[in-house]
This record gives sequence, C-alpha cells and structure tokens, in this order.
Amino acid sequence: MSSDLPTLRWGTVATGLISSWFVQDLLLSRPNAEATHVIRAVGASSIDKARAFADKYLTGQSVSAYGSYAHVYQDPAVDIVYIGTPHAFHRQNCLDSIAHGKHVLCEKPFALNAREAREVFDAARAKGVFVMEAMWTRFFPLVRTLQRLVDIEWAIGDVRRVFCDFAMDMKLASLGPDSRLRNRALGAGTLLDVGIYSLTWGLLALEPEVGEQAERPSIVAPQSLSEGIDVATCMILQYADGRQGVLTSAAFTKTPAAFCRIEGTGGVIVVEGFTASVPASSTVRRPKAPGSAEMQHDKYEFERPGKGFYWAADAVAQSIAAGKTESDIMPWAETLRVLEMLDEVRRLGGASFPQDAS
Ligand SMILES: NC(=O)C1=CN([C@@H]2O[C@H](COP(=O)(O)OP(=O)(O)OC[C@H]3O[C@@H](n4cnc5c(N)ncnc54)[C@H](OP(=O)(O)O)[C@@H]3O)[C@@H](O)[C@H]2O)C=CC1
Ligand SMILES: O=C1OC[C@@H](O)[C@H](O)[C@H]1O
Repeated sequence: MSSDLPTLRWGTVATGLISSWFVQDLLLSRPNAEATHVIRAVGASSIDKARAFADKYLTGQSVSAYGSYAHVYQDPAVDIVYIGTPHAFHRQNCLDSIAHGKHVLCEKPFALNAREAREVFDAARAKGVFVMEAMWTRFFPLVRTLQRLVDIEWAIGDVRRVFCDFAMDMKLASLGPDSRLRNRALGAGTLLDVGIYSLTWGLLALEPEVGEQAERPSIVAPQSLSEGIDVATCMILQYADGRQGVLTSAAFTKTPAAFCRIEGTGGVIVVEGFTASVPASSTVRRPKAPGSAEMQHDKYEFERPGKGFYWAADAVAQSIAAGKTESDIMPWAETLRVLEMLDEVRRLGGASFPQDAS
C-alpha cells in the first residue's frame, strides 16, 4: 500500500446491519485500494451495543465505543461520520455531524424527501464540510465501465429503454411495528429502500450527466399501498425524445439475477447480480459488425472482495483530500434530483411520511 494514499478516520453512528457491512468492508485488506480507512469511534443507542459492535467487528482498531451518537460527533479523532440509522434519522444525524464540523457519508436514501436534503446541504455549505449520499452502487468499477461503454464508446448505440427491478421478500407481516421496513414514521416502503436503486440504474443508463446538467423526465407512477406504505412501486420515466425507463420495486417477491436490461439502437446490455444494489456482471450483446446478423457477447466482471462499500469510501477520501465538499459521481444536486423524483413518485402513487407535512 502506498503512503501517498489519503487516510480517513471514521466514526460510525448506529450498529445495525449496514454499519456492520460497511466497517467490515473498510477494514479489508485489498489490492488497488485508493485510500486507507481507520475506525476511531462507534456510537450506539447503548454502550453495550457499541462495545459489542467494536468487539465483533473492530478488533485491532484503536476505537472509542460510545453509548450515544453525540460523542461520535464530538470526538476530535474522527474526520468523517458514517450514518447507518433508518432513513427518518438521516436528516438530524447529518445536521448534528455537520454542526460539529465533521464530514459525512450518509446511507441511502439521503433523507425522506428533497426538502430535508436541501436543509442538510445548506448546513454543509455554510460549514464547508464534505457530504455525500452513500449510493455505493454508482462507485462499482462495473458501473463505471458500463457508463464508459454506453456514454463514451457508444457500444449499444442510442439507449432507448431501460428496465430495472429490485424486489425482495421483506416478510413484512412477520415484522414488528417498529421495524424500519414497516414503520411509516421511519421511512418504510419499497421505494426509498430498494426502488431508489432501480431509479438509479434508469438514470445511469438513460443519461450521461448527473445533477444540474441532467434531464428532468416526466414520471408516471402507480404504487400498491398496504398500511400506508408502498409494497410495490412502478415508475415510468418518460423523456421528451421518447426514451423510457421502467423501474420497479416490491416487497413480496425476488427479482431474478438479471435485474436490469438496457436496450439501445445497436445492442442490449443485461446486468446481473444478487440484487440491483450489488451488480456482479454484465453482458453486452451486439452485432459483430454494423449490419451483421452475427452477434458478439462481451461479459464484464470485476474482483469484489467483501461487498464493495470501499469503492465509495475510497472516492470520499480522494474527494476530501482534493479539498472538495461534494463528490463528482454523487454530487448534492444528483441526490436532490433523485429525491425530487422520489417525492413525485410518492405524490402520484400515494405513499407519504408524517414528516412530509412538517
Ligand atoms: N447500502 C446498502 O446496501 C444498504 C443500506 N441500508 C440503509 O441503511 C439504513 C439502516 O438500515 P439497516 O442497517 O438495515 O437497519 P437496522 O435496523 O439493521 O439498523 C438501524 C440502526 O439504527 C439505529 N437506530 C436509531 N434509532 C432507531 C430506531 N428508532 N429504530 C431502529 N433503529 C434505530 C440502531 O442502532 P443503535 O441501536 O446501534 O444505535 C439500529 O441498529 C437505512 O437507511 C437503509 O436504507 C440498509 C441496508 C443495506
Ligand atoms: O440498500 C439496501 O439494499 C439491500 C436491501 O437488503 C436493504 O433493505 C436496502 O436498504
């Protein structure tokens, strides 16, 4: 590992599933790392939970375990706070981190709605700290390669249609009322939990730009609601020139491995993986030569030790080392664009959160 690599000192807020995946990935020894990550603090709702997390996942780290999130924000040994709480707490956890001058990597969805996200970005702008939504899939080498193939090499011609689905059997009936997957006040519903990935794939494949430079397609969006949360959502993005994205999520079935199909005027790309958040391979199918009936199939796969959260974390470290407050790959305006679309989908489909009204 080169000593030129930037080092980030992380503090994590919450000790749930995603926090455990994230820290394990960060501490993996891996080839081609573009940053060094150390975990200096873990905060939980109780000291016992924080200690148990540190004992289980952070052996060998010089880490402080705290029975509150506030201690993580206050810890001078922490450069950046990773937020792994349910969606409904992201806004406040971000604001608290920023108020203490910490950089922030916050889990997806960045907030419950665009209004909350704007408030956080305003605070970050005023404080001059780096903030990013942890939409980790965008940082996978597989995704970066697909973007090059589609947008620069024009491997399948003009992209006209994209289909993507993220459905998983959440077994909602078996979950308690306080589960983040079931409780409306915590941000429950498939759209913000997994539909956000389907939307992300649609945007990545249909448009070369992000944020302010990107387009604003119109949206049609039916949702199936149960106990006030969406258990299935279908979003159709309609672009002025006829391009369409058909992007779906559901809580009662499982998407097959081939979760995304990108159709162009000169070929088709199929992306496979366990879920749309974790692409494992993609196959580009196109004529061997222009006009030829003979097809070529090129498969793309990348080594992925662990789960792949380190690609986003490395990019964060590189951005901070370069003095940036935003990521070029997932800038604030892209998080806002996505949340504005999710807001519109919910307006059309009927899912709402109590916080929308405040
Ligand atoms: N990028 C990805 O692939 C994934 C991202 N996520 C995102 O991460 C976030 C957390 O999801 P996940 O880890 O699955 O959730 P968990 O329920 O496993 O953990 C959430 C943690 O948040 C803390 N928390 C604080 N207040 C509450 C509350 N009122 N109810 C429940 N938990 C609370 C708890 O930590 P403590 O008691 O330690 O303080 C809890 O352990 C979500 O926003 C989700 O979208 C989730 C899974 C995968
Ligand atoms: O981001 C996510 O991806 C994987 C899912 O299991 C999880 O519920 C979701 O939050």
